[in-house]
This record gives sequence, C-alpha cells and structure tokens, in this order.
Amino acid sequence: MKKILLLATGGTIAAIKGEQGLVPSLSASELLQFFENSSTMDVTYKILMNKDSTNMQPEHWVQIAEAIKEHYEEFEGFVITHGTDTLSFTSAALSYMLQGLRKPVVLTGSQVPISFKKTDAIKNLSESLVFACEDIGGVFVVFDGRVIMGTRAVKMRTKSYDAFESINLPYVAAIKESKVSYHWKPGVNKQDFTVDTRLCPDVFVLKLHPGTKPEIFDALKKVYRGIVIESYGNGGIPFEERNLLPKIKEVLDEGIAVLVSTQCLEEGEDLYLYEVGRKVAQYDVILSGDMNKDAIVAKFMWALGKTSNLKEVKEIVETPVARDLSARWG
Ligand SMILES: NC(=O)C[C@H](N)C(=O)O
Repeated sequence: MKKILLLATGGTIAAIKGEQGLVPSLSASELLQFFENSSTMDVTYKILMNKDSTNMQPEHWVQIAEAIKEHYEEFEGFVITHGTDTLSFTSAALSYMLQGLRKPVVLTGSQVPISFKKTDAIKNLSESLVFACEDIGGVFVVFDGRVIMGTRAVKMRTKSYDAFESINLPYVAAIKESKVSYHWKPGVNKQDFTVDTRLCPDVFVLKLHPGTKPEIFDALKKVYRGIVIESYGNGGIPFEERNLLPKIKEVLDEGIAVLVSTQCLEEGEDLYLYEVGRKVAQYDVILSGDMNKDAIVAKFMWALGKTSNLKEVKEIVETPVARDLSARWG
C-alpha cells in the first residue's frame, strides 16, 4: 500500500454555491468521501487552507512547501488540491523551493465543483492519486488526463476541462483508466532533497503595449526589487517615442533587477535578433529564454530571496531548474 498525503488548499474543486457565488468550503475529508477506499493506497489528508486561489500569495506557497518538508519522510507521494487560477504559479514555486525530490508532488484542481453533476474533480483527483503512486520525483500538474511538469503548466482556458497546457515542453504522460503512459520521463535526481523557502515577493510584471509610458518605472522602483518586462515577439523595448531605455538603465543602476520576456507563449525570446532587442540587451538584463510568465515570477522571487546582487540574480534565473528552460538557452 502506497502512503499518500493529500493537502487541501481550496479552489473550485472544494467549492459550494454560496450567496456570493462559488466559495471553497469542503474539507479534505469531504473531498475524499467522493472516492471508494482503494486497495493500493492509503490516503491521509490535511487541510492547509480553504482559499480561492485568486487569494493565494507567495507566503501560502511557502506554507505548502513547509508542509511537504514536514511530512516528506512519512509518505511516498503528495497530492495538493488547489484552485486553477494560480495553480501554475504554485506548481512553479514548489519546483524551485523543493529541490532533489525523489517522490511525486502533484497539483490538481477542477473547473467544476466536486459536488456538481458535470464535475471534472473526481477524474482529476483520482488520476492525481494514481500519479502520486508513481516511482518518480518532481512537481507535476495532473489535469484532464495529462501530466505536465510543474514549471511548464499554464492555464489557457477559463471553462473547458482541458484548462492547462504544457508550454514549450511535451507532456510528461497521459493517464487513461488509471494507467499512466509516459511520453518521456525526467531523469533521476542526483542531488539531495533540500527545501529553500526564502522568497522575495517584490516582483512586478509589466506587460508592454504601444503607448506604455516611461514614467511607470518611477513608481515601480519605489515598491519592487524585480521587474519583469513582457515585451513583444522575439523581444525588444521601444526606443523612439516614449523611449523606455533610459528609465530601464536608471532602475538597474539603482539595484533593481530587470528581466525581459515575451508576450508570446511559445518558442521563447531571441533578444539579439532585432535592434530593438540588442539595445536593451547591452544593459545586461535577465533573459527569459522560453520560460513562461508564471515560472518566471516564481523563479525571480526565489532568486531575489537569496541575493540582491544583480549578477547573481541573473545567474540563478538563467540557470535551468526542473526543466523550466530548454537546452538552447540553458
Ligand atoms: N477552477 C478554479 O479553481 C477557479 C477558482 N477561482 C480558483 O482558482 O480557486
């Protein structure tokens, strides 16, 4: 019998209809009442919080990581039920905070509450429990029959059952009728299991649009230590009218880390391709490669939690962790 720990954090999966709309309310034991006792696994549950994931903050990621650390030796696999809206930020953050995992940490949720007729919760939770029994290490998202690396999941759809896609990396596996079919398998971790929950939440994502004013950086530098600029296409910063370059140089000189990424979900940046990219690349900004925004935010917070030296932050963020960055950039 595999010993699995179910950590409940809320989300639609645990929601009921309240007077103000759907609210997470069910406990972990109430979630498990929808399942028959299994002969292959022994599931223990713990409720960590009951939140709509919109209300999740980096401090809650730390709480989840600490719970896994506390129970790591007792269990063979972990399932975290979570709201889908920020699930991929949490899965990425756990991928950075929990290194050298030799057991699966699986995040799941649902688009429709578990007590509703057309729910996807029973499928997602039972497939997550199946995957949590696999002999594999790492953080994964299991949703709608697909297994995605925790650093590569992105919520693409607000209502459909297939809410998540694996961006810039193939799915790890498919699950059908409780059978796991691997497309590829992450290698065995060589490093020891370590937990590093130091995070600096002072990171801001600035999504560029034609008309973005340089003065925005004056406001940002007062409250943030890291700025992610989601630029366009292969990457670049406008340098003619509303020229953003002088302000970027100014914030860097004041010790604020700047990362340039792209609004395009697939194929990553190539900052050296165009003049608009090369002009900002000369400032030694951090490059995103093909990491997605949710992973970038979590990794940036994790890097800034360790150091404020801009060179070291760049080095940490640009080094691949848990398959978050493809070989071309790594
Ligand atoms: N499907 C969901 O779980 C959405 C919900 N608002 C949440 O993220 O908690």
